[in-house]
Amino acid sequence: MSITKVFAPAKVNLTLHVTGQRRDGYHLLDSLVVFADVGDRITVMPAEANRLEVIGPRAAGVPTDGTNLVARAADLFGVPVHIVLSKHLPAAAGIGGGSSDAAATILALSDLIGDTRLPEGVSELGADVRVCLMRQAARMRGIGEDVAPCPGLPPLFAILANPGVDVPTPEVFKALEDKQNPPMPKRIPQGMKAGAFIDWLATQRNDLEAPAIARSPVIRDVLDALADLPGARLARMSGSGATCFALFETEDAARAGASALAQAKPEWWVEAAKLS
Ligand SMILES: C[C@@](CO)(OP(=O)(O)O)[C@H](O)COP(=O)(O)OP(=O)(O)OC[C@H]1O[C@@H](n2ccc(N)nc2=O)[C@H](O)[C@@H]1O
Ligand SMILES: Nc1ncnc2c1ncn2[C@@H]1O[C@H](COP(=O)(O)OP(=O)(O)O)[C@@H](O)[C@H]1O
Repeated sequence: MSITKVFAPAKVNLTLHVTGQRRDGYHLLDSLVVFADVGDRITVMPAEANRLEVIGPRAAGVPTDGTNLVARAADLFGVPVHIVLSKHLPAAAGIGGGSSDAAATILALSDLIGDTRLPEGVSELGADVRVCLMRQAARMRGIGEDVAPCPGLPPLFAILANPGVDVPTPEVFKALEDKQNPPMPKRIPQGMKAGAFIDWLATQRNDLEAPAIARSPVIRDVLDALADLPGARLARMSGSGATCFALFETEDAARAGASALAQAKPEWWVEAAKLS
């Protein structure tokens, strides 16, 4: 066994339609999910006993004990490992940091032990872990367990912005008044250029945006600031927030907007990213 390094990309919900609620309280979703070229990094090494180190610019406040999703994912394999988690994504931010870290850990351990079969218990790590294991554009339905690749989308240039407020996912779902909303159309358009695809995305929704803004009004400020940037074609929240994204037709426009926003709001986390 040797050292394995895996990138854990930010997950972005380009759309998030809440279409119902199960008896156990979990919500039914219809979401178009893509992944960014910004994310956390996981390094896994064989060890005598389990050890987890959390480092990096966004490590503060992230659990370092057995509750970290990285530790919980590693536990599914029953093999002692030393894991270094380098946090670059804000936590509790609607971009699946913990879920993507868990998925990356599963991929790293599968590689280390040379067995690509998924261990039992993956779904219990969180609703988003399945889609994060795919690491490519996907349509996610059910409560997150029904994931299908969604090929043919154009690469999108984006800014991700987070104002630094933690938004606990259960609170936002609870605050959603109408749980029965229309799904996306049966077919998601394929083969479109970025501009036309963004126009289509604008006709879709994130149903959690309103309840998240009601709880944390600063999210409205983030959406307004993103929408005001030159060349921004669409501003929307990801997941249950508070991270929001703006989409641009060119990489240059996204990069210029990210620099301007980072300068105007130094207390926010702001990153230019390519989504695919
Ligand atoms: C909303 C989404 C959209 O992608 O993203 P995030 O905002 O977390 O990034 C996900 O569905 C979140 O996935 P994840 O964060 O893994 O959720 P879990 O840990 O399984 O669940 C946290 C809590 O969210 C609520 N929950 C989650 C998923 C779902 N389909 N219905 C729910 O009602 C439940 O209250 C649950 O107890
Ligand atoms: N590896 C991890 N990275 C970030 N948060 C984690 C991790 N493991 C467990 N957590 C806990 O999970 C909670 C949700 O974090 P995260 O998965 O980043 O948010 P979200 O579900 O909004 O995308 C955090 O408040 C944190 O306490």
